[in-house]
Amino acid sequence: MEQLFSFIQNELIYFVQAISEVLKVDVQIIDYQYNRVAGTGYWKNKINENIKDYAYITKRVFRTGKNAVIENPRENLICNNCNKKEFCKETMEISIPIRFDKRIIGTIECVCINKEQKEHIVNNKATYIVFIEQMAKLLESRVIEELEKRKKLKVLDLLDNVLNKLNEGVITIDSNHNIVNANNYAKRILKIDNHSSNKISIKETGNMVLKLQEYKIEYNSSTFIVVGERYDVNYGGQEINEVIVFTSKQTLKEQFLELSGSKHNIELDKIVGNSSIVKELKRKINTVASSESTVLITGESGTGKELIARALHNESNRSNKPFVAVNCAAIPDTLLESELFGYSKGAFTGANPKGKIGKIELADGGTLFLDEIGDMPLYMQAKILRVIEDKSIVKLGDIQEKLLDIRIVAATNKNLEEMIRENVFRGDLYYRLNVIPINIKPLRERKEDIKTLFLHFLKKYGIIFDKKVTVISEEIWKYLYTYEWPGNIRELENVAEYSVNMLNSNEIISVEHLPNKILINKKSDIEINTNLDDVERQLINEYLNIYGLSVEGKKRVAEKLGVSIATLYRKIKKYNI
Ligand SMILES: Nc1ncnc2c1ncn2[C@@H]1O[C@H](COP(=O)(O)OP(=O)(O)OP(=O)(O)O)[C@@H](O)[C@H]1O
Repeated sequence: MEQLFSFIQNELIYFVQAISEVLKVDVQIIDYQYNRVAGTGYWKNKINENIKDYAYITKRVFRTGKNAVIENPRENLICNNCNKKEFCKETMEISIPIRFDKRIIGTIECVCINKEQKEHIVNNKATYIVFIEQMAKLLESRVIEELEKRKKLKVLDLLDNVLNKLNEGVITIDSNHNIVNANNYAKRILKIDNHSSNKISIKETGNMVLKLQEYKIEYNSSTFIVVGERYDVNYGGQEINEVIVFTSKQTLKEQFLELSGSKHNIELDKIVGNSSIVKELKRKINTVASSESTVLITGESGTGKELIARALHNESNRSNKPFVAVNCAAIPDTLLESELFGYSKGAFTGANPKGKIGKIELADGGTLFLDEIGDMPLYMQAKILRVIEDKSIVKLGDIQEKLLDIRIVAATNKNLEEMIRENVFRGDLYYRLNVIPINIKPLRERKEDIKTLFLHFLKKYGIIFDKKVTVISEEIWKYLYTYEWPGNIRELENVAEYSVNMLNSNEIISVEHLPNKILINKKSDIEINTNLDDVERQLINEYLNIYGLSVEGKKRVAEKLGVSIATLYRKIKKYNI
């Protein structure tokens, strides 16, 4: 049984004092383990003393569950065995059980130590017994109340723990827009600490992302765009007015892509593009997918090297085995070896005592994708070469060799041949990797793919951001075609995502939805002549092509050029446009 009285021990003193005031005798409360948990007068300084050895009256109450009223202590049979009997000065004692949940959890005991006290009690015996019984009931309700409170606190504590483990932010806010509570995720995202202010502003942006509302949160002079749901929880009080549950847009997007399997189940049809280059690429993947030979994929950043590596795996007969990707540039040199090779139990100080399986071993039966291989330190290049040659590994701190069945696909955006000349990449490893070379051309060399890819990404982000893209204004293509796309397909994807974000309800993607860098690029495309008039004419022409010849279009052009509409008309006339 729990120490029920310990929860309310501070209050018990008021109980015993109140009873003592009324009855004019000393009062104590004994718990079911015979500890004195409260007392007045003589017992005031003997709290927490255990009285089991001489608590004969208390024992009887616990045994029978009935009140004990002893008017003749020492002579009463109950006192026969008490070793304090000889020194006992008590003239009367009343012991009343305190119940809880059909059990007796303690007693309230009143003791008279002289004739006057006894007389006073005896004269009012019936009334006082009822009074003490009522006090015992009151104590019972207090214990129940306290236990309920504790139960609720435990549940709240549990909920708090759960909230802190969530991968979503949860913030409760009062009616004055102050944060009342924020879980760990919210604290991390919004950088809330004990010193920052509590004021927060949360406004809907009007955008929807995967059917969730987008919000602009302003907190501590920073702005955050998040996605989530807001609940009104005002039950009349001021303390908590609303709860917002949110996640970052990026996380939500990643979860969506994860769920839709768009990262993992990359098959040939997920490689978008209808240029002859892409068609040839797909043909090659098909041919070499099930070969055991090592593949080296080269191409600028964002051209789709990882996508191709995944497609190679998924089209191969290893597709139901793991595809393990290691980004050699993202792992610090000092950790790369243990990440790749793993280590045995107690291999080095600080290592996980259970040992660790390395990425190479994890890929057993499947494909090991070594991304950014050009960033692998020289000493590791030697070790990887051995893995390719021997098809086996030895864990750090181990001597046992383990044979593995892995296919290695590596990728880089670096010029490895040049690195060999500079002695920063091993020639022997290069030739081992480059058995099947796959080079992916940059987007600017296969502009035919821009349209298909852009439409593909508009559709993808249309679903994510819950926006319908039904029309695409023709004029945007020339901007997309003239841009150089240094970030390749990744950059094109970002532009598509930006455009869908910028889209309002009219469902038409047009030039104004493109990011500035694309528009500026087109502007600089205008051939600069030494004749200023020519430049001006070309610029006006260019903008009129973009915004159209309507009055509205001309207004936009004037706005863009920073001139009045009258000046624009004058110039159109002057240049005979
Ligand atoms: N042909 C394609 N069809 C559809 N999506 C593509 C295509 N090529 C690339 N992508 C997408 O472009 C993005 C970048 O591709 P990926 O990460 O494979 O490029 P990478 O060359 O490995 O880049 P990095 O060198 O920076 O690692 C990914 O989101 C990928 O899905």
